[in-house]
Amino acid sequence: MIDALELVRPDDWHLHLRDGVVLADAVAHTARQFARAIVMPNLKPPVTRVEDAAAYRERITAAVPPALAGRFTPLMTLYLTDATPAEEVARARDCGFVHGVKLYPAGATTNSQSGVTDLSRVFPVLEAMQQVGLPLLVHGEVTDPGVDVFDREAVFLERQLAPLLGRLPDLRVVVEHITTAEAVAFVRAAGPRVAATITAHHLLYSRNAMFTGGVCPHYYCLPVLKRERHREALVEAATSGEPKFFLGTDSAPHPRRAKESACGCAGIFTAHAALELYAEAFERAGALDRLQGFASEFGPRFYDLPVNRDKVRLERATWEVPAAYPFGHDELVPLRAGERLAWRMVD
Ligand SMILES: NC(=O)N[C@@H](CC(=O)O)C(=O)O
Ligand SMILES: [Zn+2]
Ligand SMILES: [Zn+2]
Repeated sequence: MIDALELVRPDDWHLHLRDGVVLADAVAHTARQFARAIVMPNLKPPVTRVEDAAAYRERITAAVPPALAGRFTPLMTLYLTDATPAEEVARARDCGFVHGVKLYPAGATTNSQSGVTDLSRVFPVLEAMQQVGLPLLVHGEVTDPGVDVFDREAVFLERQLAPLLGRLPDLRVVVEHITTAEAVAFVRAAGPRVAATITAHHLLYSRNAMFTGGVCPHYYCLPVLKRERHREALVEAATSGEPKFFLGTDSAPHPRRAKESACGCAGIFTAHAALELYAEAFERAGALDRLQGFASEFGPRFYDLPVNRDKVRLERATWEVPAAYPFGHDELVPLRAGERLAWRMVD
């Protein structure tokens, strides 16, 4: 049995940090574990322009705890809307700190109201992205209310992404937070410019978790957890050693009262123990030796960035996750609140 694990410091290729009074509370967790993170732009209002991303980046950097200052780099993204001008793509490429443009189908998830209503409306932007090599980061779910919520990812890939890649075969695409066997197969069959991120919670849980002993809002996220066979397909992909699949926590903090509500919002917070949770999933699959590729090497390779130089250390040591963490004027219930974890990252 392995008792300690040293990894090249990983990066988180899909993260929500929010803004305002909660920003410092959110970023502290991620800056402790990761060197860089692709920061999602679904703020209110969304980060649609390079200037917005520059200002948000400054606020994030200023919110990093002093002890970790300079060690954490936010990698910024723009929120694609029907009104995004194609010229924004060149500005994004030239600024050097924007690493992707995020597609939220309008209404698909948290703060996606300003998202894209029809892919045909953003075609010129996507063409420009293909031209300059700026990745498109996709929340891959259709919003058609006639499509079952558990099928929305598979239907999106078939009806929207496949035709898009047919028209723009050189577009670089990250299918974010994949949740199904269909998505694994889609990404594998696509060309080398198509990759996917996988969350820790989708590796660890099936949809049963949402309903064990009652309705459990802290297991609700989008795309929603799926059946066990999909979880198994995700574990197989993540531990396969294929560079198309890499780490993206989709850690998505919400105040406790927004989660524990008659209409609880979507998002699972995992940044407090991201590496511990991934280590657990990889260990269960007998693939701890594949964790470094997934967590630290394949993401930088896709995004054309250098692999980090320092290391992190995980030890087999049980610790209890707090019942809640501070979150501005409210609090945040983390995944595994009050439960024990088998791995611990050493600071
Ligand atoms: N994943 C989620 O359930 N929620 C995310 C949005 C997203 O990543 O789709 C959020 O911003 O809260
Ligand atoms: Zn999403
Ligand atoms: Zn997300």
